[in-house]
Amino acid sequence: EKKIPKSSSWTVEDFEIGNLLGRGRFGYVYCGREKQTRFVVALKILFKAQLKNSKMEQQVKREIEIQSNLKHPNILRLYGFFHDEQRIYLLLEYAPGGELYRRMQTEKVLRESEAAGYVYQLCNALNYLHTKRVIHRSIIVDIKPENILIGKYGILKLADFGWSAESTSTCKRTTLCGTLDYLPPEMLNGNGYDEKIDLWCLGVLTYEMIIGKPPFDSQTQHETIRMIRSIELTFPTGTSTDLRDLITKLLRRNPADRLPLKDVAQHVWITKNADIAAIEDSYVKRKKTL
Ligand SMILES: Cc1nn(C)cc1-c1nc2c(-c3cnn(Cc4ccccc4)c3)c(Cl)cnc2[nH]1
Repeated sequence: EKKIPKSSSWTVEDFEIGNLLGRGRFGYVYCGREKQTRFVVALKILFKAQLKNSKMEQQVKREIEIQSNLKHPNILRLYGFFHDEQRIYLLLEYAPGGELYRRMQTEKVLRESEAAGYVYQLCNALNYLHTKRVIHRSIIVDIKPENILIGKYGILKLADFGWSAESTSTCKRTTLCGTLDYLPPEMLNGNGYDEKIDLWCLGVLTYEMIIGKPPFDSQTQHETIRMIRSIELTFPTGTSTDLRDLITKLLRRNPADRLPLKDVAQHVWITKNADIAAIEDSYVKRKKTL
């Protein structure tokens, strides 16, 4: 694909609008194609009116500024944006594989090779963000299946819609917007938190991808909160010892005790199950197409 040309004077006329990919509280995401270069994008359309009366403009501006500076194969690119009277249009990278959460819904459980590949790529994305966070000191990314897309060649894309508080995608999971499943203890206790919450969320996601439900899943929010606080962690029989070891080392109450990112990427469950060479190769392949 050719690079999408930089232009601050985009208008919606420059794009052919394809099918609706998803909807959120503040807007919609369509598949779109820039007419000149035929470059395919995901066109996210936010309505100014809705942003206005929910005081989200500032947050959207800040997130656009941060996200347009993030350039990493495992982070969904924001190529640019433009606006008209009523709407803001974000030109986002199109991920042909769709949402990880939907894949988990249809597949119920993922094979260890696929899940380990995603965890390895998330470590790369988070490592990159942690260096960037040093600059922005505020990118708290919430890792959950709703914020992860699957790109070309099966490359994982952290899309972090969190800022647009697209609660609808989380609401897809349960009536009560089951976002509690990914909350770490320190956020429940109102203590301060830092990027080590990502390690907790990585543990919850890894568990859910392989076992098919989050570790502290229960009938009521109250019960989920109790299980998170007491870290009541049980594994179905047949869960590999390597996987139990990794998850137990991530779901630690004290953030300082959680396995650091570089040790996660080198953990035996990852090195034994993820095809790291293929992932590194897909980075190279992707770089060539840019
Ligand atoms: C869905 C879907 N199915 N297939 C085959 C591909 C996709 C796909 N979706 C995307 C999407 C995409 C879509 N919805 N969402 C969630 C959302 C919707 C509205 C506001 C905020 C967040 C993201 C993107 Cl950004 C970028 N690329 C995408 N690709």
